[in-house]
Amino acid sequence: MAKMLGARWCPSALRSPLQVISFPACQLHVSRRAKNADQKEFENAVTQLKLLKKDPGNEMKLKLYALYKQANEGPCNIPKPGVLNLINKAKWDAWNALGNLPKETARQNYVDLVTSLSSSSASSSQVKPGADKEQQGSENVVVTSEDGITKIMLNRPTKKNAITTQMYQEIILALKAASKDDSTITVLTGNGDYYCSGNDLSNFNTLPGEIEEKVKSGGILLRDFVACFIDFPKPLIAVVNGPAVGISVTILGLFDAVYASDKATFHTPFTHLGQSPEGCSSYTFPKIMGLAKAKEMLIFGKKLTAGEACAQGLVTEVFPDSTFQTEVWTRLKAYSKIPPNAGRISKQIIRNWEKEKLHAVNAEEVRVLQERWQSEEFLNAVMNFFSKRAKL
Ligand SMILES: CCCCCCCCCCC/C=C/C(=O)SCCNC(=O)CCNC(=O)[C@H](O)C(C)(C)COP(=O)(O)OP(=O)(O)OC[C@H]1O[C@@H](n2cnc3c(N)ncnc32)[C@H](O)[C@@H]1OP(=O)(O)O
Repeated sequence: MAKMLGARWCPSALRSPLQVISFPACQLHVSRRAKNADQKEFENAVTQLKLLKKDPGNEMKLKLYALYKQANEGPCNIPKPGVLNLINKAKWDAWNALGNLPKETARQNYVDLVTSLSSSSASSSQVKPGADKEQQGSENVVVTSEDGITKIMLNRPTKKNAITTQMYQEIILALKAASKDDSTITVLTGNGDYYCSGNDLSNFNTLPGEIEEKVKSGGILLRDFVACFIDFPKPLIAVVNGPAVGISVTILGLFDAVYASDKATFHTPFTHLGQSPEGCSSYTFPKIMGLAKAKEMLIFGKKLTAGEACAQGLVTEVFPDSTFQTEVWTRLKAYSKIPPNAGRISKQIIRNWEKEKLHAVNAEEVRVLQERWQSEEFLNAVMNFFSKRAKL
């Protein structure tokens, strides 16, 4: 976790670009405690924060940043950053939201918050008895492997399994490991009510550097992520347990089977986000569902039900949600009994006819997206998404 935070994370580090993954409303409940924390307690809290084992998340980081500034400098006293300066604008919003909160109250709230974070971090660091020894991956990408099936599960349900830059890297690693392990098939699924809500729209801020560097590294990350699905050597199956958005939909054209709950929907809102198709969908979707239907999804953002997606060939089979997990996993356990080499070789002979083409499509889609990420349309769409939520 320290790696994700770079240097030890502490409020003073917030004066350097804060790696913010979300732009939450910073509604604070002013502490009702009569006593106000003295300076010593406040300084101890700052020290305590540096020792946190678990990253408190960006919503909490913004709150702590705002309280730290209010406690030291009082009401927000700096000019509002420009609309494209997303990170510093989020920090300014958080501090400014505190209004005229007295310094002493801000100091007490800060101490209370750090105390609660430290106690929850201490409890969560204990090894939970009976933790599944099979699990690898990370908190947000849980990998388990048994009965000839390697399951990669997106596990960020509070954010509808939106994929962070770190999760892209973890999925790449999980696929690389699965390609070499002793499983016969690999499954990608989601935990919670969503399969995946696509790219985390605040990823643009977690990538380091100025806009040119973000665009470059984002393009490399996307290209490598999609390439993993193009090159994956074993039968790859999507178990779509709920709504799927964006990149989690477009890469489905690279899977060998897609099983969906009838609760699932399939949405690719690229143009609404000022973006363009990725995941090789500009090539696979017309092949799978015909030009007209592909354009309805990729240009006009038409959301498909599971039944429509099945009728259009994107989904292999739809199951009633009530029996979805039981039926699908019974099926997958049967599939995992096929002779592994025959399964792998059969998958590859089908994929190899188009592999070169798919890599060329991936490269061109990334090139176009890198231009889109520098457009006003994209930046405004991302700002709109988060400012709508900030008012909630
Ligand atoms: C850009 C350069 C980065 C480079 C990184 C490399 C890879 C780049 C790949 C680029 C190509 C990919 C394109 C896409 O995937 S485009 C599609 C992106 N996804 C979306 O537009 C969906 C956005 N989310 C929503 O519309 C709604 O959240 C949704 C309909 C999914 C659910 O709505 P609902 O009202 O049920 O729930 P909430 O909106 O309240 O969501 C709950 C919390 O989850 C957060 N959330 C959900 N989705 C995302 C997301 N995609 N990104 C970030 N956060 C997301 C939401 O904000 C809520 O959080 P809070 O409770 O904190 O407000």
